[in-house]
Amino acid sequence: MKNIILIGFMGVGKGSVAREIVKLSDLVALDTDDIIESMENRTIKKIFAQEGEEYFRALERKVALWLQKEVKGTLISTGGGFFKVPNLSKIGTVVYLSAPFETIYNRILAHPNAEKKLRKRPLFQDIEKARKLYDERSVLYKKAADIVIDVSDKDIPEVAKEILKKAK
Ligand SMILES: Nc1ncnc2c1ncn2[C@@H]1O[C@H](COP(=O)(O)OP(=O)(O)OP(=O)(O)O)[C@@H](O)[C@H]1O
Ligand SMILES: O=C(O)C1=C[C@@H](O)[C@@H](O)[C@H](O)C1
Repeated sequence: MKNIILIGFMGVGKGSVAREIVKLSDLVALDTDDIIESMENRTIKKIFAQEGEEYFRALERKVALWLQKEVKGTLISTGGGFFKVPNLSKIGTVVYLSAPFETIYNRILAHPNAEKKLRKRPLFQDIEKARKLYDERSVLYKKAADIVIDVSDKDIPEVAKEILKKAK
C-alpha cells in the first residue's frame, strides 16, 4: 500500500490529524520533524539556532529519500516546509490540509500551551513574517498535492475520516 503524506502550514493540524487516523485505522504514523529531532538528539529550535535553516533542509531531503526507499503503507505527517523536497510525490499520496492563516493562528492561540507551541517554531516568531510565508506557500502546497482538504470548519475526527476515505 502507498504511504499517505500530510503537508500544510505549521499548526494546521497535521500532527493532531495523524494521531486521530492512527486511532481510527490500522495505520502507523511517522512525523518528519520528530524523525529529525531524534536523529540529531536535539530540538528543531536548537538545530535552527546552532546550524541554520539550510542544514535542517538538508536533513529533510535525507529523510525524504529514506522514506521513499524504505517506508511503505504508513501515514507520514511533515514539517511545514517539507513539501519542497524534490521526491515528495514518490513518497506517497500527498494530502494538503488547508485553512486560512487567521484560523491556524487562532487555533494555536487557543491551545493551553500556546506560548510554548509558538516558541518551538522558529519560523512563527514574527507573525507578519509567518503570514508572508503562508501567502507564498499556499499556492505551492496546492500544486504539490494529490488531494486538498479544507480543514477550517471540520473537527479533527472529521478530517481524519475524510482522509481515510479519499486517500486509502
Ligand atoms: N480541525 C481542527 N479543529 C480545531 N482545532 C484543531 C484542528 N486541527 C488542529 N487543531 C488544533 O490546532 C493546534 C495545532 O495543531 P497541530 O499541533 O496538530 O499542528 P501541526 O500541523 O502538527 O503543526 P506543526 O507541523 O507546526 O507541528 C492544536 O492545538 C490542535 O489541537
Ligand atoms: O514551515 C517550516 O518551514 C517549518 C515548520 C516546522 O514544522 C519545522 O519543520 C521547522 O520549524 C520549519
